[in-house]
Amino acid sequence: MNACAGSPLGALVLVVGPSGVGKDTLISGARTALEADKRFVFVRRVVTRRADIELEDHDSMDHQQFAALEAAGRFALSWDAHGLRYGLPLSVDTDIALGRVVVANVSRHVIAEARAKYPACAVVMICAEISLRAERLTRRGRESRDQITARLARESAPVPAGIDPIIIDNSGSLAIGVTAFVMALRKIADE
Ligand SMILES: Nc1ncnc2c1ncn2[C@@H]1O[C@H](COP(=O)(O)OP(=O)(O)O)[C@@H](O)[C@H]1O
Ligand SMILES: O=P(O)(O)OC[C@H]1O[C@H](OP(=O)(O)OP(=O)(O)O)[C@H](O)[C@@H]1O
Repeated sequence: MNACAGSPLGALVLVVGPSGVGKDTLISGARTALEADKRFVFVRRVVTRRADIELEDHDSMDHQQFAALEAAGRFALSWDAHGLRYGLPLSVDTDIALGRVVVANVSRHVIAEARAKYPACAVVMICAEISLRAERLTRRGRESRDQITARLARESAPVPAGIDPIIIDNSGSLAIGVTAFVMALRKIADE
C-alpha cells in the first residue's frame, strides 16, 4: 500500500482456505499483534449463524434480516456456504477509501467478484493437511460430526487468472502461523 499525501491507496486482503485451516484464529492473532499499526482494519463478518453457538468474532442475524440488508445494498460482499449467509459491511469501502488495509475472512468462491469490485485486492490462502483440519474442527466443537464431514469435503474454487495468492502454511504451531501471517500482511501494506 503506497499511501502518498492526498492519494491514499487502500487494499482488501481476502483470507481464504478450507474449513478448519485456522483462518479465524490467525486473523485474531494478527489483530492482536498489529493492534498499534493503524494501517490495518480487521473486518467483522455478518453471518446467519445463531449467536448462542458463536465462538468467533462476527455479528449474527437471521436470514430475513440478512436478506433485507442485502436488498438494501448494505453489504460490500455477500455469499452463501454451509446453509448460511455471510456478508462484509459497507464500512469496507470507507476504510479502503481512507487508505487502510482491510483484512477479511471470505469464501474461496467470492475471490473473482471481490477482485472485480476491489482491484487493490490481495489473496492470502491458508493451508494445512486434511487430517489436521479434521482434528481441529473436532476440537473446535462448533459443528456436528456430519457437518464436519461436509466441511472437509467442500469443494474449493479455482483461483482466478491473474491472482497470485500468498500461501501460509498453518500446519505448525499457532505462533509460527501467526508470525507468517503477520509478515504477509505487513508485506502487502508496504507494497
Ligand atoms: N496452528 C494451529 N495449531 C493448533 N490449533 C490451531 C491452529 N490454528 C488453528 N487452530 C485451532 O483449529 C480450530 C479451527 O480454527 P479456525 O480458526 O476456527 O479455522 P477456520 O476459521 O479456518 O475454519 C480452532 O479450534 C483453533 O483454535
Ligand atoms: O466457500 P469456502 O471457501 O469453503 O468458505 C465458505 C465460508 O465458510 C467459512 O466461514 P465459516 O466461519 O462458517 O467456516 P469455517 O470457520 O469452518 O471456515 C469461510 O470463511 C466462508 O465464509
